[in-house]
Amino acid sequence: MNKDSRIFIAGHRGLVGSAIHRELTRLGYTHVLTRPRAELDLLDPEAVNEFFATEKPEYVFLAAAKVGGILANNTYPADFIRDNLVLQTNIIDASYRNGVKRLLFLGSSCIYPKLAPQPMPESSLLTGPLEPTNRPYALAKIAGIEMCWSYNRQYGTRYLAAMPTNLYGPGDNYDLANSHVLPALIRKTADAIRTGAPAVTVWGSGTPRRELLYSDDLAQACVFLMNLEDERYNTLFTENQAPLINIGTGEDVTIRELAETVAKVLGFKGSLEFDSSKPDGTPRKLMDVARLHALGWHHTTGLEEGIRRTWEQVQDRLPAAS
Ligand SMILES: NC(=O)C1=CN([C@@H]2O[C@H](COP(=O)(O)OP(=O)(O)OC[C@H]3O[C@@H](n4cnc5c(N)ncnc54)[C@H](OP(=O)(O)O)[C@@H]3O)[C@@H](O)[C@H]2O)C=CC1
Ligand SMILES: C[C@H]1O[C@H](OP(=O)(O)OP(=O)(O)OC[C@H]2O[C@@H](n3cnc4c(=O)[nH]c(N)nc43)[C@H](O)[C@@H]2O)[C@@H](O)[C@@H](O)C1=O
Repeated sequence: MNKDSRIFIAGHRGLVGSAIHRELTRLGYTHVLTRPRAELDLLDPEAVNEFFATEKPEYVFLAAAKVGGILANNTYPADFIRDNLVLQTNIIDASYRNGVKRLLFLGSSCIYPKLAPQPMPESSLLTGPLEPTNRPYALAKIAGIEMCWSYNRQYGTRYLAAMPTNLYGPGDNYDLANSHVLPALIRKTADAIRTGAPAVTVWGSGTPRRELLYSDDLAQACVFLMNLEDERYNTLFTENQAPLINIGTGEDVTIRELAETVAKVLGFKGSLEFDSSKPDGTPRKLMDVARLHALGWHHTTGLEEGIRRTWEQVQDRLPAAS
């Protein structure tokens, strides 16, 4: 990308999109295109086509999606499969029709089978059954990967699908019912401190393992991939392999360890309780990040440091404890 390239961030108000926006601004990109949902509903194919035809973006970060934690996915499966299929189809197709040079489609580590080998290489895609709590969302994401691959094969595009591990950061969703585990634990722990509650309730058994990446690190990886020179970028597109790359740290922790780390950073001295009525989900989903490392990108923010930075930025903005 040149500093004056026309770059569209779909989903620029979200956790990932806002981090990509910050990173592009920090690096001095001057022509970043954004539209709030009220002005451009990405579920509307005609509106999306018109936007692309008018603005002619050259590069697209597809960071808009229907996103949520384990309970949201399990409660609203129809919304998750429908909205994601429609939204990503609209953007990928409009990108092709309007000559977008590079598109980065963001998927998720939940595309891999529930019992994939650990760490999970890109080649484990479609090698086994998916985790039921997020199967509709995962299938929409798998369809997005296949769509990038199909357009590349049929139309000669070079659209890449990046699969981030679980993410967190300051622009996250802190709603207790619909959020992912880390923002939920930060809010619950903050609430316990404010109200003097003796314990924080953690969903499930605490034994599942998760790998967590700070949103600013992910944004750096996305911009790094978008900016790869042709010679290295083209190595990601071979006839027999989906155009897929994992983004993560290569390190994971148990949910119990995660809750303990949040307690340490926030200074909570009470105990943890485990609510076995809530689902555990996938037992483990550690990314194999060898492909990304071979290209030269590594994460820089450790888990404790990332939680500390997140906490510093959100502590005054969390809703009052109920
Ligand atoms: N968060 C995580 O842990 C992970 C996320 N990912 C992937 O990263 C990507 C971004 O996720 P994340 O930033 O966390 O999600 P967020 O929910 O924080 O952001 C999603 C963005 O998409 C926008 N959006 C959704 N639907 C529409 C629509 N119909 N029209 C216009 N805009 C819309 C939202 O707009 P609005 O602000 O108006 O709601 C929001 O800005 C997704 O593809 C997700 O699958 C992958 C792995 C883990
Ligand atoms: C990114 C990824 O995110 C989702 O998958 P997930 O990793 O299973 O989601 P999660 O972050 O919500 O939970 C991780 C683990 O943590 C436990 N857990 C404890 N206490 C809380 C808690 O308070 N809230 C939540 N949400 N989880 C909790 C929870 O029970 C589970 O064992 C997918 O839907 C899919 O959309 C996807 O791609």
